[in-house]
Amino acid sequence: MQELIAKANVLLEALPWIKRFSGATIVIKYGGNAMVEEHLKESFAQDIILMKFIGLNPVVVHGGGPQIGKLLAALGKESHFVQGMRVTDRETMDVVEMVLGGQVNKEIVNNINRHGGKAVGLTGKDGRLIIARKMEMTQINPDTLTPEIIDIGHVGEVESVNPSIIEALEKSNFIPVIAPIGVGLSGETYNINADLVAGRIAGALRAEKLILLTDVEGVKDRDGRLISTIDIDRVPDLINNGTITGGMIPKLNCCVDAVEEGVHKAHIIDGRMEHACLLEIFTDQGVGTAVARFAK
Ligand SMILES: Nc1ncnc2c1ncn2[C@@H]1O[C@H](COP(=O)(O)OP(=O)(O)O)[C@@H](O)[C@H]1O
Ligand SMILES: CC(=O)N[C@@H](CCC(=O)OP(=O)(O)O)C(=O)O
Repeated sequence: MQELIAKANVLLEALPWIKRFSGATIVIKYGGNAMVEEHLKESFAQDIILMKFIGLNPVVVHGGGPQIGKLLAALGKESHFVQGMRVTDRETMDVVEMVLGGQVNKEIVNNINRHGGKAVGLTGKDGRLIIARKMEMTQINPDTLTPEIIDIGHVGEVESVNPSIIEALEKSNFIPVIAPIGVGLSGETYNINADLVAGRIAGALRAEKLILLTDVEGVKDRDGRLISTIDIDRVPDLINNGTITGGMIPKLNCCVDAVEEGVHKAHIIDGRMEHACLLEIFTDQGVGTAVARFAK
């Protein structure tokens, strides 16, 4: 009996959040471990479907860096990164497009559909969803100690997002699953970091939430303790004082950009935990780190 009441209480705890987020768009960046381990793939697909059935509009943007690296290695090509971006020559671009737009995208679509959802896969080329331009990258020359522009190939940054295709899919109750490939104004193909795409898509859709799944509990302080909330004004300090480093820097910057574009809250949460998305959205305490403009 007590067990049954506890189950009812779980549903009741979710009720205010279900009401609050009914009709809201939630953009989820799906990557890391959650995309590799079989049981986590299942729990992710179930979370997305549950969100859809109770009236939210989930939009999935996925990564696939490790999967790209694996195929490149099988083809005898090494992966090189500059400031977290994959150096992308013509041949690498072909592999990136095949892996992200083909293999990874279709696997996620298939997983969601197998569990009873209606997912549709897109790249930024479909409906000209993501217009991109070549990313300008500068690096300090170790000999002259001056900044110089370096060429990292077909790596893009988002110029603009045309969300009409997503809105059309949402109206027909489809769940969009987006691969981070952009198209230039003359039809060139660009490889874009998936966090950057998720942030800009969330901004363009004025999403209620942007959720970035990663391989740590959230953002940690210098003593390794989880920071549960970060005001966007604090982010530059956390970067400058070395609290946030490596792959967490672009993640937090993209949360800041999304919030500045009108996203209510961005969350960095642990993709290694089953049902992390549901726990973030439908429980009072949430999980991971929330990034927003908090009232002072
Ligand atoms: N302050 C911090 N808190 C948590 N993680 C941090 C922090 N600073 C740097 N990191 C690193 O950022 C990593 C997450 O970024 P990244 O590896 O690019 O993730 P993903 O592959 O999920 O996109 C963490 O695994 C951690 O090593
Ligand atoms: C330019 C650039 O680096 N693009 C990424 C795109 C995939 C990605 O972002 O995947 P994760 O989220 O799994 O890292 C890449 O080629 O790996």
